[in-house]
Amino acid sequence: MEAKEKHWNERGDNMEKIKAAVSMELWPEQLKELESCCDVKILPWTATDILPTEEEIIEECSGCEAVLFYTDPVTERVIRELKEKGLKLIGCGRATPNNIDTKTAKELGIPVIHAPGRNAHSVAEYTVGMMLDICKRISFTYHGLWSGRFLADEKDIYDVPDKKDVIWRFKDRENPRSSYPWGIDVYGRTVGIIGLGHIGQNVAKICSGMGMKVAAYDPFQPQETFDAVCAKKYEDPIRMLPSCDFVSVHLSVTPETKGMINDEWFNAMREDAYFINSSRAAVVDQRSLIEALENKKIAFAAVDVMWDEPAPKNHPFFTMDNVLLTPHMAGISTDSKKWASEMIAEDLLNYVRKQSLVRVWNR
Ligand SMILES: NC(=O)C1=CN([C@@H]2O[C@H](COP(=O)(O)OP(=O)(O)OC[C@H]3O[C@@H](n4cnc5c(N)ncnc54)[C@H](O)[C@@H]3O)[C@@H](O)[C@H]2O)C=CC1
Ligand SMILES: O=C(O)C(=O)[C@H](O)COP(=O)(O)O
Repeated sequence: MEAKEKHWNERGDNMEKIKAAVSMELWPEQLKELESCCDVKILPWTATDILPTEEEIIEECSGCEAVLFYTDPVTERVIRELKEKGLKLIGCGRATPNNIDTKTAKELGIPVIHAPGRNAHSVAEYTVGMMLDICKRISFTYHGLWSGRFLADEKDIYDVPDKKDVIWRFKDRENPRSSYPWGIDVYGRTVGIIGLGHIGQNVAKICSGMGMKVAAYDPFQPQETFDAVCAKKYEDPIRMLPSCDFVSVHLSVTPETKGMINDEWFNAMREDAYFINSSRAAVVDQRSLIEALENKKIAFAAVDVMWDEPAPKNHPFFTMDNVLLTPHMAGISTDSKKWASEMIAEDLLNYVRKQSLVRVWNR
């Protein structure tokens, strides 16, 4: 039998390298670190859109003690067969390892490490970006210019002596009596955060930094979490809503949160409130939100997630001028993959060094 290659660990012990197969993207720093203590095999479908079959996964990962997946369908059969061939640790470079049969892994005593909050900065920045976009009328005015709805109006050009300092103002064809689609400042306004987890906390921090007041509802977070992000804690969301200029939703989907944001919530919001959902559509009652927007119970909605994806072309949102819609992209950034690479590599190294794993999926 071929002798296993050895490496020196941090304590100076001479350890055997473990075999690890990888289909998630690892950053060069992490790959280098892992290669010092693992015999790393990059799986052929890594960084492609190809989803491997059960047979392909079993064949390629056979004999590996650890496998780091991304979106590969890791079924009961895959886990059972790979366990027979030496699998002891599964990694998934996602926050929620929906593609892994975690029940079977648990039953067989195989820990599944994952990357919670890997895209928390991305979604938080997106969320604040949407708030600023609405307030500063960025997409609205750009779209108006692009489509020809806005016209430069000579009368509104400031009368300055040398004419070099002309400020371009424009008229809205559809609303000619208003000279400019005025926006608002976020400074001094209040954001109400629903769900103060990884993403909600990041949104709170950014908003505090912009001089906003932060209110939050999350019955599962301790007072310290609210204090750490300067958020006023509310026990009852319905009492919080009237104080909010912005309501931003960051809930996970649970039987309790499904359809939780309904008529009662929209009735409690202010007519000038902006509603943002970058979490999951399932936590919002679709009819309630559409009616709230149609009946001007709220001013505006920015939405990244839809009940059916991709959004059907005939969805009412596409004809409403008080909706800003994006195609479920808040969490997509190069950096999200980098954070996942760091988190998963850290735990694989912990495994090799026989130290406690930090991020084990426990649901
Ligand atoms: N649009 C996109 O591209 C992305 C969307 N997401 C979604 O964003 C959401 C939040 O993600 P994370 O912050 O990472 O999750 P998380 O699990 O860290 O936070 C969720 C928070 O919701 C709270 N919560 C649960 N039940 C609640 C209830 N009944 N009432 C009030 N609060 C409750 C939890 O206590 C937790 O603090 C998830 O639904 C996730 O799927 C995440 C990444 C990307
Ligand atoms: O809705 C979501 O949740 C997402 O879009 C996330 O991007 C999923 O994140 P991962 O679980 O793939 O890290």
